[in-house]
Amino acid sequence: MIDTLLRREFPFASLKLLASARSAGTVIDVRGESIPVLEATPEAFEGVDIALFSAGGDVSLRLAPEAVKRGALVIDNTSAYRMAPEVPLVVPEVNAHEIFNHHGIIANPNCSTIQMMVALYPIYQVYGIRRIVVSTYQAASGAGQRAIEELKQTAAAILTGESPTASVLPVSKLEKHYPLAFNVLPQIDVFEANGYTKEEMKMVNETHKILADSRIQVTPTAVRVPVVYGHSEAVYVETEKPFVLEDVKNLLANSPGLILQDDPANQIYPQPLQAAGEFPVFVGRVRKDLFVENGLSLWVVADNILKGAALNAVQIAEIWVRQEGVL
Ligand SMILES: O=C(O)CCCc1cccc(C(=O)O)c1C(=O)O
Repeated sequence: MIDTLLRREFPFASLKLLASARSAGTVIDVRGESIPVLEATPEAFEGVDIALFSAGGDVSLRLAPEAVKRGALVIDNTSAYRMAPEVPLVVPEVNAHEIFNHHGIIANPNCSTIQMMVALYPIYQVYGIRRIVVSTYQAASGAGQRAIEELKQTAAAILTGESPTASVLPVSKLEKHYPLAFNVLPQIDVFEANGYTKEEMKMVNETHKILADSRIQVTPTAVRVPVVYGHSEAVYVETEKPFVLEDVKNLLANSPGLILQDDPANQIYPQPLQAAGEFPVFVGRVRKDLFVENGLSLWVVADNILKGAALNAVQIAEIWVRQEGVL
């Protein structure tokens, strides 16, 4: 979040770093200034204009109202408020207008939903979308620093002929753990009664809210893969209207927040290793379905920590600040 604020040259007059009591007292260097990390208490939000939350849903539920009460705009990166009717759920390239309907809190969508919306919104606008079938290939970083370390540790173990031991992935609070190295895990977050995981249901519900269209049929399969940064998605859509493939490629190449990387003859297509650290969403492998008239497949890759979280939140703040006349 701090790195993204600096890369975007966000015009903050001062930066206040808040965390749990356990982290309070550490100092972070920001542009040569040593900024102390303070404990996140209700009083800590006095004088704060924009509060970027990314400390888990419980903290957002407890402290976001306290920040709003003290005059802050809260941009919350957790799922705590995403489906609340009065809270805008915003992907700037899709529904930036919703920012101005906030009542103190604006919610940042789930990383996998964000990148899919950036790629599909242009198609939705021109051709309409009846159905989405998506398989995700999600990086370990989406599950936190301990998951990254476990990926590396299980890879090292296997490469040295030892048996890998896992204690974090796929879900740290559940009892069964499996090595991610040289493996894929078809579970991200806990399972719901309908057999879908919470991560998969986020993609269904958040797509409906962001596009304000609950008619779209969304069938996700969310998978953890042995990648550190960058989520990839194999997306199949059925459009309402017929399309010419070249027109779709030109549309994607000229849409906000997207870069088309689609040149199979030269083996050009998005890859997480190349997308990591970058702001855009990358799309490629755009092809017409071989059997279904209005079927279209595409491959979508983005840095899950940047566009999937920090960048999307900072972009929301930029739009709000611009409207407030500061930018
Ligand atoms: O695992 C991934 O690749 C993405 C999961 C991101 C995430 C992790 C823990 C809690 C929440 C949450 O806020 O519910 C979220 C979220 O939906 O943003």
